[in-house]
Amino acid sequence: MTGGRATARTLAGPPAAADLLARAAALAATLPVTPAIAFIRVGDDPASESYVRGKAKKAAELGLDSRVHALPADTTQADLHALIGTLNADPGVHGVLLQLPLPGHLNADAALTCIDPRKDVDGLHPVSAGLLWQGQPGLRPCTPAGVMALLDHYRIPVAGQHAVIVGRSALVGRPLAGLLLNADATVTVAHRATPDLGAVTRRADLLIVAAGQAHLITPDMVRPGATVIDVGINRVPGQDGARASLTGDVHPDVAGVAGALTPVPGGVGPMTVAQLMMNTVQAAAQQTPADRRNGASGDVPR
Ligand SMILES: Nc1nc2c(c(=O)[nH]1)N[C@@H](CN(C=O)c1ccc(C(=O)N[C@@H](CCC(=O)O)C(=O)O)cc1)CN2
Repeated sequence: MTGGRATARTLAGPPAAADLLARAAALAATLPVTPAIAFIRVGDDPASESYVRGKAKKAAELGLDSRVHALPADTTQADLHALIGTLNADPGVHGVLLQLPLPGHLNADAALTCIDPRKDVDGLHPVSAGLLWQGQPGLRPCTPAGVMALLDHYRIPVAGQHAVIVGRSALVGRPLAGLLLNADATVTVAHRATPDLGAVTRRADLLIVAAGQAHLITPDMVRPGATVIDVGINRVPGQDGARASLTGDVHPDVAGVAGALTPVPGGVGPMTVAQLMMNTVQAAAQQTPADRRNGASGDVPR
């Protein structure tokens, strides 16, 4: 209970991620090849190091092959493009992932555009974005697709619901709008510069927050009973020597108003990694001739 009021149902990420990973493993078992992903990380950002380590560990647990290419912070744009070109040409690599953010002197959009769209397991290539917005099958960005898988796991209805997204990034907000539209939701995209943000968020049946601002969403901004998905991961420095902790974009007191709420950590984060595994297996399936797949279509989602 929070403040004596009812507490929202917790939509925990790990059980939904386990479900998605089991489906990825089942699809991988139909393939004559071991799906392989190449990670590219530039510089020494500790969070990026930790995320890539976590993704490579999950790939190994699932029996996928992975390689990490850790490039120095002063890598040039040309060197980065050359590595991507080498991985594009390697038939033993099914997925190429460029960990973000890149050091400031590098152009991430230009580098992402160099990735072969068939190997774009992060779903961030303009071709993948175009397919999503045309409602055509394709590889989808991992966090938004992971949110959809989480909603599906917990049988949260999407069709006919008013979904409000707070955040308009290419990584989360924009592709999530496309996925929700394709799933027949009515979608509003707001952001931190939206005037009277609370008036918009209070209209949501489904409120998804990816704004990158700790505790932006307070209880008064949520319609009672709404489902709230918190995509924010904000590091809060520890006080009096305590370790830093993670907190979301949604204030914890929202649990007293919402019908269902994802925790941070332990909500959407694990879905991002699980979806990447599924995307890698789907990319490998798509790169395998149909007559060599053991019954699976290898279809990527709409
Ligand atoms: N190329 C990409 N770069 C980045 C992406 C991405 O999807 N593709 N997303 C984020 C970081 N990210 C994956 O890369 C990521 C973030 C968080 C988690 C996660 O599992 N978080 C845990 C907490 C982990 C912790 O203790 O630090 C949780 O929320 O429970 C996984 C992946 C930016 N860059």
